[in-house]
Amino acid sequence: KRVGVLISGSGTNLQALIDAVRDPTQHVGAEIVLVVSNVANVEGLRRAERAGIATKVINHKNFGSRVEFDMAVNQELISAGVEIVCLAGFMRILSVDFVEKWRGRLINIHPALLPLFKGTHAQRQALEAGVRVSGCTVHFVEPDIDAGAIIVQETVPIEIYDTEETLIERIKTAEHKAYPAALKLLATGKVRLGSDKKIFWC
Ligand SMILES: Nc1nc2ccc(CNc3ccc(C(=O)NCCCC(=O)O)cc3)cc2c(=O)[nH]1
Ligand SMILES: N[C@@H]1O[C@H](COP(=O)(O)O)[C@@H](O)[C@H]1O
Repeated sequence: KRVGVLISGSGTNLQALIDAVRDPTQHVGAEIVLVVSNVANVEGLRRAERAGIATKVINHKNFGSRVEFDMAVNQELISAGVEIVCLAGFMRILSVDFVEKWRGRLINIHPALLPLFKGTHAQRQALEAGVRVSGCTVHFVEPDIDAGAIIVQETVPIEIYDTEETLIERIKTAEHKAYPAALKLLATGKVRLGSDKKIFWC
């Protein structure tokens, strides 16, 4: 399967996906053919270039509306023959139009055990809530933020000395295992999004 990855920053999840799809022993069944960032000069773009993957910067500030930006992103994905889209630290909320076009082929990784701690700064939310276990979630993307059907979750213990930074780092280690695992399940047809928006294990 041809995969497109949308980023906005450092791209450590992108790197994990690049490394996994290129490891023949992991049989992910996917190749990353395009990386799109809405922000120029981010580390994620350099990671893609180093890996010989095509990159595009589409600045959302150049568009009159959210939908117009999304349709420009959509056009690039279509032109590259992308079949599955992975959001990896992509920080723009996608319009219903885009989500509907890619429904069932659009996934995201969230740094908490959804449905807990939706939205931004999920790691900080977990620390403030005083939970002793958090983690990460790979889910199908729905118009409602962080509410899509869950594909893979991984738990991460919260240590009493944790700061937001140490927790972010520990959760990222889990993300880098969970995301490739979820992409493999989708790319190899082991999991689908049912018409009832629920997960469907084949
Ligand atoms: N429709 C849909 N689109 C998404 C886009 C990105 C992410 C990644 N997680 C995200 C979750 C929250 C945000 C957010 O609230 N950002 C500040 C507002 C930025 C803006 O104005 O766009 C961004 C990404 C998830 C979703 C999702 O679940 N559904
Ligand atoms: N989607 C969230 O945004 C961050 C992206 O990090 P990176 O992949 O750009 O390093 C990660 O924490 C991920 O959970």
